[in-house]
Amino acid sequence: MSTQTVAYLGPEASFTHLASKELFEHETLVPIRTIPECIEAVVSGKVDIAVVPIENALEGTVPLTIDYLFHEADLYVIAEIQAPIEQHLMVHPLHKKHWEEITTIYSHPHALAQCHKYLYYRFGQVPLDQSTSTAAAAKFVSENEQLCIGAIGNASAAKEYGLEIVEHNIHDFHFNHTRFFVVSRDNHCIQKPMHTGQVKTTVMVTLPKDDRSGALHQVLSVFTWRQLNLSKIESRPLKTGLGNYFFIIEVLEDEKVPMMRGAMEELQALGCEVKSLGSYYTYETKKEVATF
Ligand SMILES: O=C(O)C(=O)C[C@]1(C(=O)O)C=C[C@@H](O)C=C1
Repeated sequence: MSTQTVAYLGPEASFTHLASKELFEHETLVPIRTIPECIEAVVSGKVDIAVVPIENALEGTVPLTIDYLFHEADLYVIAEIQAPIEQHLMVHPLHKKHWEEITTIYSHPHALAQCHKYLYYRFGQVPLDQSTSTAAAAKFVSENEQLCIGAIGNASAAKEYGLEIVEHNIHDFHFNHTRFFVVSRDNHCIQKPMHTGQVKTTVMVTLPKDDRSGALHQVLSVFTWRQLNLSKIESRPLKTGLGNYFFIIEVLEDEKVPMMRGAMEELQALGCEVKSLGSYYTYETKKEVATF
């Protein structure tokens, strides 16, 4: 039986890689440099599936992922992975003794933001430089041993790239989790025994063009009277001018049940544009096994 190819935001030992490994133990995992390239790889058929970060408990939605799924790609979400996130500061072993003199700190923008307070109070004068992922930052530090620089990432990245963790758990709030979407060209949700039992549907809704008052209230009441529980609603720019948005709505129900089908039809009857990303199960990964 041929295994599926799964693209993930790489390189090896990114948080996305750790999440992908848990759900796709026997598949072929392919590291890709950026989120849009991961999504494009699925669209073009280069790979079967991609795993991309969608939301962090401290920083919120990953705009690049949600915007790309709305504006650029016609893909379905076939699973969601939730993973605990622990951020550590790491340096090349050559600089372990004088790590407090680091001249630049590299990481993914979300990771830098998750450690904002730590960085502000501890390294207020040190420039921060954005990388495509935390693992890319760790790799960069390992390839530039002549520079006294640091990276923020997970313990697996420190191990993978031969770095030393000099400060553990530097994220500002204890409850740090990230959700990852597994996206595919086909709308069939992954059903593995270890899912949490929670099914969700993500829909993207654009309000009617006539700018009527109470339009959002009407949209919400479509779900309310059917007792369909929402776990998230968020607006993102339509990119057609100020004040124009689409809404991402997550419903704790399968799109195939009659109440959900009715809700979708009613939204369209109200004049909304509706794009469903499909229904999927949630999978939870264990805490990363610390290697320090
Ligand atoms: O940089 C990584 O390691 C990623 O997998 C990306 C990402 C993100 O985009 O939020 C994933 C989890 C963490 O929240 C920090 C970064």
